[in-house]
Amino acid sequence: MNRQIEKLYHIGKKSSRQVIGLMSGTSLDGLDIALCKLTNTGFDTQVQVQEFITLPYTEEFRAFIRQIFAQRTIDQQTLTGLNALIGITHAQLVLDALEAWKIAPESIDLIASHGQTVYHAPQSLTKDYKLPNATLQIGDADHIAVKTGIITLADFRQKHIAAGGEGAPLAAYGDYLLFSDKQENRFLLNIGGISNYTFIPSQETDLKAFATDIGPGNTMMNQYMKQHFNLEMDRDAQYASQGKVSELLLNALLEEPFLADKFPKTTGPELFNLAYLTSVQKRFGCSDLSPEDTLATLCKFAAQAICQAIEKQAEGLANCHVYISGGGLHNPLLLAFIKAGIPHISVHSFAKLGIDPDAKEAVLFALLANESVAGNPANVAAIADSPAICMGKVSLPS
Ligand SMILES: Nc1ncnc2c1ncn2[C@@H]1O[C@H](COP(=O)(O)OP(=O)(O)OP(=O)(O)O)[C@@H](O)[C@H]1O
Ligand SMILES: CC(=O)N[C@H]1[C@@H]2OC[C@@H](O2)[C@@H](O)[C@@H]1O[C@H](C)C(=O)O
Repeated sequence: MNRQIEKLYHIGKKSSRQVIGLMSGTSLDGLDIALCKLTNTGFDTQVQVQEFITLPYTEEFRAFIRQIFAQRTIDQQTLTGLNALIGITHAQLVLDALEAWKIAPESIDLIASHGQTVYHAPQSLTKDYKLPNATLQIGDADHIAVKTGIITLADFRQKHIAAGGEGAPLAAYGDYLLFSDKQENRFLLNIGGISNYTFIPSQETDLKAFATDIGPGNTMMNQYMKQHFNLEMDRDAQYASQGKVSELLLNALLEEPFLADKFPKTTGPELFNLAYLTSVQKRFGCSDLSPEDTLATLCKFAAQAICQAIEKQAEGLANCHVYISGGGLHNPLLLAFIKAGIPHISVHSFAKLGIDPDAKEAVLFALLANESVAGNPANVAAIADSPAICMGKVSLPS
């Protein structure tokens, strides 16, 4: 037997595995690296996040990705080259993190690499029914496996699509296995570039768990900051806090039909971007707002879309709790808008559930890899509108 296959077989039979989860999201801020000890599988899974770090991208690397990110027309040579470059860069960042933690690569069982989403194209978003649901994450995992010497699982979203899904959100799988609760109706809200939640009903209802994207998280605010101030984000809402929300622009932005579509659904910066803002501003005659007022409105827009999506599902349910992860948790104005928008629902940091809110998505991909090598797809059969499958392709180091 190929020694790497034999190794994988033994990893699958272990009672606990050391798995590095990698997430590079739509914000393009850097690579989230979570080293997790995963014991058991399915509902018996226990996760211990042993180390976590976000290693920032260089400005040059970010600019490179932006050349193709969420763009319909791109240079194929850049796309092809970046597939390799992102793989090589992610591998180096993993090695850097391991060195900083003083951990030998040999002690790691698996890497679970999300890759970099460059285009998300479910039919519901493209409305082009000649092409099937599709999504593209790049950063070739063969580079990661060869450079680190660690067996790497990657490209998780393709199987979801092949089995009838839209390729996102995938958070439901890990959320459901790790955070189901007897009494609480839980909304596990992640505010990254795009906001999404997993709804996990209490065991007292006969509702089903599901995950859905909601709308813009930070993406429009970030893009606006880049365009107007050449900054990556409105850190601590310093600009937005000085502005005043324009109700005219806010209500116009909220008219986007995607926001009223039924759950579950998926979206991306392909829809929620500055072109959308500009077109709405032109149509409703509100192009003359100050940057601060525009940012305050974009912040309220993200919050309002989140609150509406939670309200819609929480209707008629008692004991609802929202647990927030993702970078948006660090935006005080966004958090204040969310809390004010759903005053009757308890809002907490994800830290209350024992996981660093910034590490959560990387941890969830580590869990997906754990399920793929050792779990049972039947464990997740109860999640609504999501295929019961294990995900990820395997790259062997040799
Ligand atoms: N102190 C802060 N103040 C305001 N915003 C912040 C702060 N810290 C982080 N953010 C926001 O959070 C973003 C990063 O969030 P995160 O890392 O969760 O996104 P992501 O994983 O790239 O996205 P996604 O989950 O959509 O793929 C930043 O780009 C910024 O917009
Ligand atoms: C296509 C893609 O990369 N989608 C990401 C993105 O970031 C948030 C939202 O948009 C969600 O759909 C997804 O990530 C999370 C981890 C998910 O699949 O659950």
